[in-house]
Amino acid sequence: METTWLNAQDADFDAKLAALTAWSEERDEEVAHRVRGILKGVAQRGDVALVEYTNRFDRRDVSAMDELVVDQAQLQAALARIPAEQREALEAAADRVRRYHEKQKQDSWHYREADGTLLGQQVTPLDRAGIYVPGGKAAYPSSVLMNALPAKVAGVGEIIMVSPAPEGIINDMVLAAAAIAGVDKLFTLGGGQAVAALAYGTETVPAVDKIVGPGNIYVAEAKRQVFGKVGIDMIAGPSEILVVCDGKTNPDWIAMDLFSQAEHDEEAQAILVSPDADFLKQVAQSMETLAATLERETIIRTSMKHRGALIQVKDLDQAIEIANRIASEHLELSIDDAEQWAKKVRHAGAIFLGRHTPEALGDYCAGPNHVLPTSATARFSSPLGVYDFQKRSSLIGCSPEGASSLAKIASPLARGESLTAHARSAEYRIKKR
Ligand SMILES: NC(=O)c1ccc[n+]([C@@H]2O[C@H](COP(=O)([O-])OP(=O)(O)OC[C@H]3O[C@@H](n4cnc5c(N)ncnc54)[C@H](O)[C@@H]3O)[C@@H](O)[C@H]2O)c1
Ligand SMILES: N[C@H](CO)Cc1c[nH]c[nH+]1
Ligand SMILES: [Zn+2]
Repeated sequence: METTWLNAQDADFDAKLAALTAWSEERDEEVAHRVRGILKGVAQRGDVALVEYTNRFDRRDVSAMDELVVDQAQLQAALARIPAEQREALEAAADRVRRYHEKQKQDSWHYREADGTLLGQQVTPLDRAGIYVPGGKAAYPSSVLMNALPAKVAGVGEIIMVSPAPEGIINDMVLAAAAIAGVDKLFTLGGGQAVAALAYGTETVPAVDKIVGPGNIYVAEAKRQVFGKVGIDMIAGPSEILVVCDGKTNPDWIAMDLFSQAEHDEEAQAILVSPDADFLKQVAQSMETLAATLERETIIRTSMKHRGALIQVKDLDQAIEIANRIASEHLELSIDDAEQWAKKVRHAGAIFLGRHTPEALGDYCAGPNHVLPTSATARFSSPLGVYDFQKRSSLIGCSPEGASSLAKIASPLARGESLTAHARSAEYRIKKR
């Protein structure tokens, strides 16, 4: 299988690795321009523009917005219609994801100072959240759960879901997952127009406070452009996996773990790092044999050719150093003592510990969220979680004594800034002897 072979000992390794993993710098101006036009169209013409763009980009033939609304009865019907095995799997996954996210819930807190002054933080859920579930090239029921359940756990007032239905087809499991997760409203909208509808609101689609969820380049660019009008979770790029293996895992397992991300997208990135040169060759052999057994072979081959790599390193310490540099969305540690090695990982969206933890289990049902920072943004951002749907307000409640003593600190600071009204407002509270 065509892919890039690198050796970390080579003089030009750093430059080659940087070129291979550079994605975030490439912002397509043509896409940005097109998305700007779509956002403006929806902001100015509302539902009419949504119908127009949906017909054009999702190859549909609808004449009014009500044809893009999926009501609760349709969600319940899909839930009743899907095979029992699918329903049970969705429910089991939902239970696990819900249970994991319950742990993330932040509570309000406060403390009182000796003079009676109260200081604290009040945590509140968002009133209304918009979740984008991708649906252009594949359907993602698992992404419905991963986006909606943390919002539900946070106590969000209303969850509005958008997901495209190319040629009018929407997957039953997506609808069933929306029913299980408790989505309040669903519109078959995708791309920049869906993001615009959530950000600005239209006659039919309510404006939300924050938009979360992954999507293609149009979705990512639209989220970037509406940020500020609404909150967003992150700007997600194509899926990534980095596997660090000591050479002792079955090479077929590792080849398939790499493919599990490569099959998402031609632009997805799958990289294997190992100190064992022979093992890298065995995995390459497994990849060649196994690719031919997969429906998405062409996507996998394209992804491995353009963005994949097999990297030989000196030892596992160097492997982890490279993993920290790449800051991958998913990092599999297919090695002995994975828990110990994980302590050295500083940057990764999710860390999969040991040979029996393929990334695919995290995608569907382990419990943690599968919406993760990509393109090295794990250096500064975190998985989607309950905290994305909660916000914090500071609480300050001064007792008369507390106000008097704080005013004595505030007054000279305010006068130092030449803000006399601030100073005098504080000074009114100073107790006269
Ligand atoms: N990070 C995660 O958790 C996660 C989960 C699932 C999927 N993904 C990723 O999300 C992405 C999904 O992409 P997708 O394309 O399948 O679905 P998508 O729903 O993100 O995008 C489809 C929409 O793109 C718009 N579009 C397509 N071509 C256009 C054009 N030429 N001009 C304007 N708009 C256009 C259309 O409106 C269409 O509805 C993939 O990269 C996949 O790997 C990520
Ligand atoms: N691996 C994707 C996130 O990068 C999530 C997903 C959904 N379905 C399968 N996988
Ligand atoms: Zn996946």
